[in-house]
Amino acid sequence: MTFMKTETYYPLLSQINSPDDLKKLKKTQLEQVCVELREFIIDIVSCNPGHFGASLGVVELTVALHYIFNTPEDNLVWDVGHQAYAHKLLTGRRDKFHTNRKYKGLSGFPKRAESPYDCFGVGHASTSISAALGMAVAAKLSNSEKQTVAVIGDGSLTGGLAFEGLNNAAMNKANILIILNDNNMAIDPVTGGLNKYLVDITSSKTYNRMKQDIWKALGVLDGVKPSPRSVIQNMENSIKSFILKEGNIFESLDIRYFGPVDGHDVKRLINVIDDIKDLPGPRLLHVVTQKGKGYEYAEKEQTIWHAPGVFDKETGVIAKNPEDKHKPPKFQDVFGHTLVELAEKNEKIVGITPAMPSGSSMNIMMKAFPDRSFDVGIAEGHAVTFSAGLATKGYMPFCNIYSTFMQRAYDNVIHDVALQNLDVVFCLDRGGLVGADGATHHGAFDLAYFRCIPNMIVAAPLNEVELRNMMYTAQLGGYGPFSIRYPRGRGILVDWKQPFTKMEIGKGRELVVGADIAILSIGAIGVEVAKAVTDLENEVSIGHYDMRFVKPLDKELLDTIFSKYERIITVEDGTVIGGFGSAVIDYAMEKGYKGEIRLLGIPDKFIEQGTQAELYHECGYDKDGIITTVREMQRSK
Ligand SMILES: Cc1ncc(C[n+]2csc(CCOP(=O)(O)OP(=O)(O)O)c2C)c(N)n1
Ligand SMILES: CC(=O)[C@@H](O)[C@H](O)COP(=O)(O)O
Ligand SMILES: [Mg+2]
Repeated sequence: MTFMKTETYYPLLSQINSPDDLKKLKKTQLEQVCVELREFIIDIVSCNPGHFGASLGVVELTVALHYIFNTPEDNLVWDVGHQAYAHKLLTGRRDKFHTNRKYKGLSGFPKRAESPYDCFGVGHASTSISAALGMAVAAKLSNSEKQTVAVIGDGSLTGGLAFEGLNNAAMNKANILIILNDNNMAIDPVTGGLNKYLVDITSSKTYNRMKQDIWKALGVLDGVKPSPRSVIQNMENSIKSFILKEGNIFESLDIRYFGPVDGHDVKRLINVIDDIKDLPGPRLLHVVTQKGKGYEYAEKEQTIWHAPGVFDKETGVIAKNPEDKHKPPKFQDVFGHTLVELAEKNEKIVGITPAMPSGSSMNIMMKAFPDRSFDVGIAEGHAVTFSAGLATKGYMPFCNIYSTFMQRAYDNVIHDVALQNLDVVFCLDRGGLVGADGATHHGAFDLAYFRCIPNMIVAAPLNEVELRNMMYTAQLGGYGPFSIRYPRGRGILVDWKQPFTKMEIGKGRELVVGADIAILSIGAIGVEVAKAVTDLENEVSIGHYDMRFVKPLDKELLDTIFSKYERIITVEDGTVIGGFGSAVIDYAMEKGYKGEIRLLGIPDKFIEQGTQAELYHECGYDKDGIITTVREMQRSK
């Protein structure tokens, strides 16, 4: 596809290089802008994959917000940011959008360094209300008239941080408009009481009719000039008592609630937002949208179309690599199938996921054992403490959380699990560099952040069979907290379903016997080491060790390595500061090792997006980087 054709295909959109251009259009032209935005997103995301359904769902809302507010002077804060493609397209990034999520290209999420319109960087859920509240309070403190809007999805509203923000917003009385984008979906269907509440409030005809009547009387909606403040005050009391009677959760928190309104009616959205934008204090507008709106396939299968990969936009067929079925499985699927296999024998096993059933493949367990698996919402901290509670009663929780999202639950791991030495198995998916999601999502820190926690076992499998054996060993119980981290993507073994073997905790293994240099790897990145060792076999004699555990470290094996090799390289798909290599150095110092040790891993900076291969290369621990380091060490010996 060539993007020079833009002007032919998108007559209105091609004139919009900033929200100022959008504001020059008549309201009657905005529906066409929405049509073109959708078409543009479909065109590009079909060939350059990214998040899809969420952005299609907020096209009208995005147009309305940029039409009414004076961005970037006014603050528009997105939650997660996977729905912000229309925002990017309206704010001067249309011509670069084909680089979305690519190496050195646009970020897939709002990012302050990328545009002044991205007033807050995102990627993780539930931050928007807190961040926007900070901005609104800053405006109040500096007597500024700037407006602040937070757009949060119904899924992200299940996160504890969002509730903390709501609670504080009510107290601060700052001028903040929270837009609740309710599409009744997260990546998978939203779970929990709040979801049920939002469905009820959206579908209650009586409630909504009465609410509209009261709004009309107030002149708050539909572009009618608002009533004098005294009238509003009186009416507001009536609204409050009415709504409180209905038990509106937001009004109960002292946040004015408006809605629900149809999020695909751009004119109505503009009228409503325009009417409530100048009301003082915290307000929440409940907007009902459909994830995937305007693309039939995405409307029907919302989980698949959250981030579908490359697809044929005419037929809705998602590209599958023809070789897929002969390829090794994804680590996440090995986790999912293995958990079921183990749960069939061990009735104490339960599965916990914070809103990532599909991403983590916990959905396999959820299907096989619906009563023993729990999607707890976007609530990583809760997932961990909930697991701790289960463990106190003799259950064996497998709490699966992406490495990056586990950062949210750090204190819960320490205070609720490790301190009490509870048997909780943490399966950390997406450990290491994840690729296109970029800096917000890389699982860079887990080896380091778990290694320093007392009682914690830190394991990382080289391949699928090791993952299975680690899971098997962990569920035998009695070890306290046991973490197993593995990367995004596939393993290396097609024939992975081997019988289980109990692993010895804290024991690594020698994969290749060498004489000159020892390379010690942790986890699946050992595959890159193996390739380098093969390429160098006629040049230098390398010993390759799959260490399996960062904690406890295999000191016996290290003693052997220290006595045999004067040069050691450690390789990890994680930050070098505080991680596996650091653990080896600490022990080497303790033992007075005099040889040279080089650490390969993620350096002390945030790594942006790209393919995993590009990023391993950038960080110098792909096959080529390892070979380069070996040769440098050879030269300098
Ligand atoms: C802390 C955290 N946990 C999990 C995720 C993964 N995640 C990304 S989008 C999403 C669903 C968000 O649902 P919602 O806010 O309703 O947005 P929608 O996709 O429906 O527009 C989840 C769970 C995340 N980004 N951050
Ligand atoms: C926005 C978000 O946080 C998720 O959609 C994430 O991008 C999923 O990543 P995976 O594709 O690795 O499951
Ligand atoms: Mg949603």
